[in-house]
Amino acid sequence: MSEAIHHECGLAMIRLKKPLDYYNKKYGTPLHGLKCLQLLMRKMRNRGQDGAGMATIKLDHPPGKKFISRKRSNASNYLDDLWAGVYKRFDVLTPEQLSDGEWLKENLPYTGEVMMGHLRYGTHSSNAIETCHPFLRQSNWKTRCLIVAGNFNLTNVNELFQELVELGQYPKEKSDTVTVLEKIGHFLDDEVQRIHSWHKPDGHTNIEINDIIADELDVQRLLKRASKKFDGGYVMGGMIGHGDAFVMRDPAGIRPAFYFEDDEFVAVASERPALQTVFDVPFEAIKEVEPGHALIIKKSGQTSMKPFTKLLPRAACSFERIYFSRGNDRDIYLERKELGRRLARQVAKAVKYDFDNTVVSYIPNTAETAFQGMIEGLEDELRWWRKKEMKRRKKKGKNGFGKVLKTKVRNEKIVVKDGKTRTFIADTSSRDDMVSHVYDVTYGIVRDDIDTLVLLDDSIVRGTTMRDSIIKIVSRLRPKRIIIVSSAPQIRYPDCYGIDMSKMGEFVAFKAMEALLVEGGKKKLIKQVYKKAVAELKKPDKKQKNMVKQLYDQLKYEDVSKKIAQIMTPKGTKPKVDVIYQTIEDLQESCPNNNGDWYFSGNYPTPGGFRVVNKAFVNYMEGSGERAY
Ligand SMILES: O=P(O)(O)OC[C@H]1O[C@H](OP(=O)(O)OP(=O)(O)O)[C@H](O)[C@@H]1O
Ligand SMILES: NC(=O)CC[C@H](N)C(=O)O
Repeated sequence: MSEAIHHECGLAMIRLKKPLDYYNKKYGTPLHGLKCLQLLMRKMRNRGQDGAGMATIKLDHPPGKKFISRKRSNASNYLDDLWAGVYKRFDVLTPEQLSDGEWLKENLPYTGEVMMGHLRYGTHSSNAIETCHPFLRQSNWKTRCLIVAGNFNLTNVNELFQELVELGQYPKEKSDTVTVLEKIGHFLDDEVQRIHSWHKPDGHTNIEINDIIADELDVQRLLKRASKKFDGGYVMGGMIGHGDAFVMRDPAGIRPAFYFEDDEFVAVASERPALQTVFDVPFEAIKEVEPGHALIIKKSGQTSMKPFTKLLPRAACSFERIYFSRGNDRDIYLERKELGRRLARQVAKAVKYDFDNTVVSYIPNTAETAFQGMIEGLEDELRWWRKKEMKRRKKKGKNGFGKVLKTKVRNEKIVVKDGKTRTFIADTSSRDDMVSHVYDVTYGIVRDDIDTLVLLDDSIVRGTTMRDSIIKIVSRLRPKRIIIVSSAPQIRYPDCYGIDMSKMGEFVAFKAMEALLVEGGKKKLIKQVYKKAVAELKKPDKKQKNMVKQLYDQLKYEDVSKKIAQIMTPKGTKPKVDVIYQTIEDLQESCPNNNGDWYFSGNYPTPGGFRVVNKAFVNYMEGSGERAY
């Protein structure tokens, strides 16, 4: 592999509505809020392997004292390292000091009422400590200080960066987060200045005006102005020096964000169960930050959900449901099960209902829930088959009912994963090695040259996991046949809204499509489509269409699956390998509320996506290793 595929970030924000001493009385420590933030981040550990960071703001802190504290870590044990750093200065305190909220706020960092945490999978820029969020824009004016962290990917960072330069700014780096920070920061300065100029003639002192600005700052207006040109998937969290905070979500709802509020906390997180566990609140108490809206928390503690941009048709990322998020969200759990259940009939048909000689299993970890659903679906298929088989036997005057009734779905744990890391996001150099050693098998269950082994995985992207690891090691069990089942449809097109999968030639589905067209004598067509894509790129984003679709349209879905099976089968593999994919229709039925499926369907939710797919194809055809956006 030449390029690492990156994916999701996790965002958490907490606003304490009471003074720190309140939490001491009720929960036994004034640091309760901080502990909740730590726990929220731990619960969303799946969303970032590159690093983590947190920041806090103290409300109404006197001048001359630090009111913003930030800590970041990109150590290999970044979460432990981060929090060890945060708590370092608390370890030496007396029990009396540790239970005095007022004293802690006055004397120690990280004891603010507004706080934000972030887990990073980098999609842009390097994996350095400097690229870990939150990012800080400091000023001597409280109301102009800005802290930003996000789960986001924009398709037009270059354009946004250029705009900053044209405004006369000299951003110190070209990272996407700095670009967003500076963009919001620019309008924050402007809004603050506007309120200042408005009130100054009334004879207020500058100190008085500070409070007026804090009061009157219109965060909705600020975000409206700052985000006008954003094209992408984003959930951005922001904290402003005096204590206002916001979490804004893209207009198609691509990236997820949830929140809850009571009289003690306002808390936001990328995943719902993290909030449920940390604050012990039921499913119903948690709401989504609405697409195209910002949850705005004013310094006063007052919250509102305000639109900041024109809505787009909802296209919440379906990959969140299939793979990214932890599966302990009630809805995601049920959706994953449904994805598995819907594959059962295809599997039963592929093994010709020969349950006696079929072992079914899954690739840990994410596919486990879909596997539960597939088993339930197979149990239904088995019941149907039993009825039919009994009828058939009766009709022919045959016996053997006992055997039919005894037939079971042979559900076994065949593949084990050593270690908990997610290999999908590891960087390229370490991934190949990781993938080939991370899995092992259970010996002695699959009968040599008799059993068909069915293995469910959540997704096949590059096919590396299958080719370099799974198929090789399960072949040692000597199954007669291997059937790989994917709970996600074929991944055909690049993503640019969360995961950074922009190199088209790396998708095993793309490789299969290209091979089939070449074999079918349609090489010319590929060249023609390349020319069309080049022409398309000259149009504005809004006018572009996905040219690559025409290539896939030449082929049947099942034929692409067959070719993928061939590509993923290492040379010399004895058992026959087949692949069964989820259909897009079944995906949509399973996850009705998360209908963003551009990587499968090529239907992008924002104009920038169409440019990215055309550019990714052109890059591939020209042998360029350049990013597609
Ligand atoms: O086709 P590929 O490009 O190789 O990628 C797909 C694989 O990567 C993921 O595993 P990962 O180890 O990240 O996570 P998991 O333990 O959560 O399943 C996913 O579950 C697939 O197994
Ligand atoms: N996965 C993400 O959301 C990454 C956020 C941001 N694009 C970064 O690279 O840091």
